[in-house]
Amino acid sequence: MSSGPASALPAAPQRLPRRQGPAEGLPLHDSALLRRGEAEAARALPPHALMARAGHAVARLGRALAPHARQAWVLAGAGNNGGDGLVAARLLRAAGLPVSVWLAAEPQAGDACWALAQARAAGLAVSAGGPPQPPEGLGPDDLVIDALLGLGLSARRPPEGPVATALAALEGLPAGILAVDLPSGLAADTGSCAGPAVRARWTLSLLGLKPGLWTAAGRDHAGTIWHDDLGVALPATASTPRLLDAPGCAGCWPDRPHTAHKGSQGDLWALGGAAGMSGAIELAARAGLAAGAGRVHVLRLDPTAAPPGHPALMTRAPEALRGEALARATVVAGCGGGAGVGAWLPALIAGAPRLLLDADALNALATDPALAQGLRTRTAPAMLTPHPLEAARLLGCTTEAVQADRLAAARQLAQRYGAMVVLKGSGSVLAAPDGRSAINASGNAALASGGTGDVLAGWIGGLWAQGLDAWDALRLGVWSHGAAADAWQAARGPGQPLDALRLIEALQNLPRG
Ligand SMILES: NC(=O)C1=CN([C@@H]2O[C@H](COP(=O)(O)OP(=O)(O)OC[C@H]3O[C@@H](n4cnc5c(N)ncnc54)[C@H](O)[C@@H]3O)[C@@H](O)[C@H]2O)[C@@H](O)CC1
Ligand SMILES: Nc1ncnc2c1ncn2[C@@H]1O[C@H](COP(=O)(O)OP(=O)(O)O)[C@@H](O)[C@H]1O
Ligand SMILES: [K+]
Repeated sequence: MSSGPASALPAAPQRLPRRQGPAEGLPLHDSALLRRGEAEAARALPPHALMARAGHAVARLGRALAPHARQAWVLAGAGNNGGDGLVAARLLRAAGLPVSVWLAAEPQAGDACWALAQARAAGLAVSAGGPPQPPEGLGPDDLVIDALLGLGLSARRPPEGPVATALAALEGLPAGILAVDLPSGLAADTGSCAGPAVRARWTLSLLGLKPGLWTAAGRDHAGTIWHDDLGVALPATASTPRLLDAPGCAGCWPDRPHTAHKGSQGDLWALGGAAGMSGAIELAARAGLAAGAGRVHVLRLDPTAAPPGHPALMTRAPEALRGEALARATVVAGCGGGAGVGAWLPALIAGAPRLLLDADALNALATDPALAQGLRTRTAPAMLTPHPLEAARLLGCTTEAVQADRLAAARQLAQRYGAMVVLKGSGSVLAAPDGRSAINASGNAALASGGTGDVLAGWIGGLWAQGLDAWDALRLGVWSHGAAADAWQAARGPGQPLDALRLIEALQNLPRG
């Protein structure tokens, strides 16, 4: 027998210790809190210090983003947003960049007066009030700074006067626009625009991040979002909305120990698929399987439909979901459910330990007060995944009202129905009855195709079935659904739609961890 060194056996893979719970995500601050934070910080600092910091931050970022700029054009309003722009203009000029400044009107008070006086004292030519004319030769490498309106945009009042003229002048410029604090015309708290608003290539959010940058029209107007806290720590509580992004979700993926078996990874039951709509529930079921649920059952409301196209899916009659099966089930109900799905909901609301209602189940909920009452009195967690029209039906208002304040609408739904909510669309908003809320940073318009919402419902259900906490399953499901679309877009370039089946593939390809 050989006495040589024993050859090493392949080491058993070591299980990494379970990561700590997920980070909460960056806080998103509303304008009232930002104003309080700003006032408190200003009291503790020398005069004009915050505006000086803001102007420095803008100038530094502008230089970094447009390193080949031969000139900069700064458009400033009469408030403190304009003041930040004036400080940046002075600093960029001092750094050797030719700068032209257009001012909407002379500031009347406060830090902005100081910034204007400093700019003029430094020899900066500031034209006030005339028509905004882009400087001659402004080219694609040059820098435009939008400092017209920030937090001071009066709610629901469209930009008017010289500011509105300047917004028109900013349209179609060849140079990239860096928005100071917010793209002018975008509402900080909601991401809605009452009128025209700047489409920036970059936005530097000052002090805190604003919810409106991430949802509704925010993403289309803000471009790439940067943040400088100006050295001020703003308070955040359990009810401060959070940004839902990769670091916040990394610790949420379900465990899959070596000893896992189909019985340990959860049973998902997908109810829906009325006549002509069997595809919707199959998409949800396939997504649940892709998420890793141990067993996935399809309960189709149309008994005559052809069997599902995926051999791992088990077809059952809706009556099969009762007793012990129901007591263990994670149920996703409503995808393609038609009007008939409502009849099955009382039993599910009463008996399913984990219940997600989507699509026609939400429409049934909106019209049947008894279902709503059942949901409110239920103690086990439930989830609702409405798109804006379904949310409007649930709230008894218009889609426009929902979209005008998506965060408020999601929170109201969570309170009214005692359920966790995802209000879908650009910057999906999550809300829980206990006051937690979040805005999803992932996802893109490739998802604007039929069936991607069915995939979301099944994907969340499949994750939840594996034993995740409800809020974590919701957060991880929404974020990863968007991240898969982002990965798809990164590989193919913008503008390509992503159909629901390929979305499931993209979700399977998404690295977990
Ligand atoms: N004071 C400071 O030290 C700091 C100020 N900051 C900046 O200050 C901004 C907030 O400043 P303000 O409160 O002065 O507000 P803004 O400068 O955002 O807006 C106020 C100005 O806009 C005009 N305006 C409002 N609605 C309009 C409309 N619909 N059409 C046309 N004009 C309209 C007002 O008449 C006023 O002149 C923040 O966004 C941020 O950029 C931050 O940088 C933090 C530090
Ligand atoms: N422009 C967009 N940006 C980000 N996500 C989007 C966008 N458009 C659609 N989505 C996402 O795609 C899904 C569409 O869901 P839904 O409207 O219910 O579609 P369907 O009912 O056809 O399945 C949601 O998750 C939504 O958030
Ligand atoms: K601005």
